[in-house]
Amino acid sequence: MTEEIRKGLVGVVADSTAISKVNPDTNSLLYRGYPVQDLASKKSFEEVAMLLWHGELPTQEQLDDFIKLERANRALDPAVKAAIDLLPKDAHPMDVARTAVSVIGARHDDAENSDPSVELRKAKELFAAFPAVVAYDQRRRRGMDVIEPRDDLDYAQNFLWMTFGEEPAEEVVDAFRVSMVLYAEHSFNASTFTARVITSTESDLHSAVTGAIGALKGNLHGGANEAVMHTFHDIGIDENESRESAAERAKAWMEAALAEKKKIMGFGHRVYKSGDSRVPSMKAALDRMIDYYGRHEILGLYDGLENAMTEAKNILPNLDYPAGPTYHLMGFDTEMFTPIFIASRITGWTAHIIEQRADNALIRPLSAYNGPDQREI
Ligand SMILES: CC(=O)SCCNC(=O)CCNC(=O)[C@H](O)C(C)(C)COP(=O)(O)OP(=O)(O)OC[C@H]1O[C@@H](n2cnc3c(N)ncnc32)[C@H](O)[C@@H]1OP(=O)(O)O
Ligand SMILES: O=C([O-])CC(=O)C(=O)O
Repeated sequence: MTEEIRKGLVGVVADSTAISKVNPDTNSLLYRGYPVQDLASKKSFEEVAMLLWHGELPTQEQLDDFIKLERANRALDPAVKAAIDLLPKDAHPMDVARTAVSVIGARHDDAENSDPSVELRKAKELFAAFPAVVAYDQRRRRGMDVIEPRDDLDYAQNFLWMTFGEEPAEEVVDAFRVSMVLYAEHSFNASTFTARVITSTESDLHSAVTGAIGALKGNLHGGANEAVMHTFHDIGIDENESRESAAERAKAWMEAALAEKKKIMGFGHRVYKSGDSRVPSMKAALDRMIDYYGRHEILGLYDGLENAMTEAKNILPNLDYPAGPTYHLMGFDTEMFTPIFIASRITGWTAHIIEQRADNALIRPLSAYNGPDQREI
């Protein structure tokens, strides 16, 4: 029998899902039927999280209940803080995040209970608890202490408050909220598939999320938002430079990188070949941040790279491309960008964990053996 190998599972339909639909023909993305750009312009991240978990947008009463639960679970558990403090200050924030979720799971009263209502509660509690991990990690890297959450602030406001210790401007909160909505869910991407594989063995929710974090860390997936910023730094950021001059330098950088056959982070996508559905909304948010901070040289770098890539290869930006410089302008350390992605994707991952468990089959593909024939010792 000849076995067909689909390297990288390209084009393989592994299962069905009711959570999101990625349509590369129309460059569109639906969460439970709603276009993502409409959700990004009209809904809070809390509402989108509820939509992903429950399949419908919440009623006001359901939203109020969730907001109450979320605000009650925001503080950094001292045991989680102690575990983080055991790690070197310069440990990669994705390793810190992965460790923190593992500790949160091991300390959960209902860690081994996978009843759907318990899973949902665990998902919501983790959603609520995770921003404090990111905020504290950025602060400890800078030699600063924890800032306690404030329950008069919504999720996005409080995330920024706990990180920077200042009440964020409305424009910044809105751009951050948009990024959270856009990053929340994307069908069977590598990290979500990892979460589903782990769940398929009847393992627990926190193990599945911990594994998903490992998959997200790589440059070909979530790690690209950090890598995009390394590119910008490699080209050089000069606040006093004109947009035109920055664009010229970026173009030259791209031409040289492509001549060396480098992979350029933030461009290309396994599913979208003619544009990522989320880029227009995220680019608009980046443009607002560029205007807000008066940093038009960033736009020069952005356009210079994008134009040179389109001209040379017609490979288009993915969501990580506009998200990276947006987080930079907000003041996040470059290494914190992918943990921010986790905070958002916890929603999609946990929705998939619950969906996988509801109709489970162990995920176990075959391999074609190409080692030596049987031989004697
Ligand atoms: C939120 C997210 O996770 S979005 C993805 C984030 N990842 C990145 O931005 C990393 C950079 N991009 C890439 O590495 C790829 O585009 C991927 C991994 C995202 C998708 O890869 P695949 O679907 O496997 O496409 P594949 O790697 O086969 O690329 C097809 C061709 O385009 C080229 N290509 C694709 N992306 C890029 C890129 N970013 N830079 C340069 N060339 C590229 C490949 O080299 C390949 O060329 P070839 O046919 O001459 O060998
Ligand atoms: O779908 C993918 O392969 C990667 C991606 O864009 C995401 O996870 O948001």
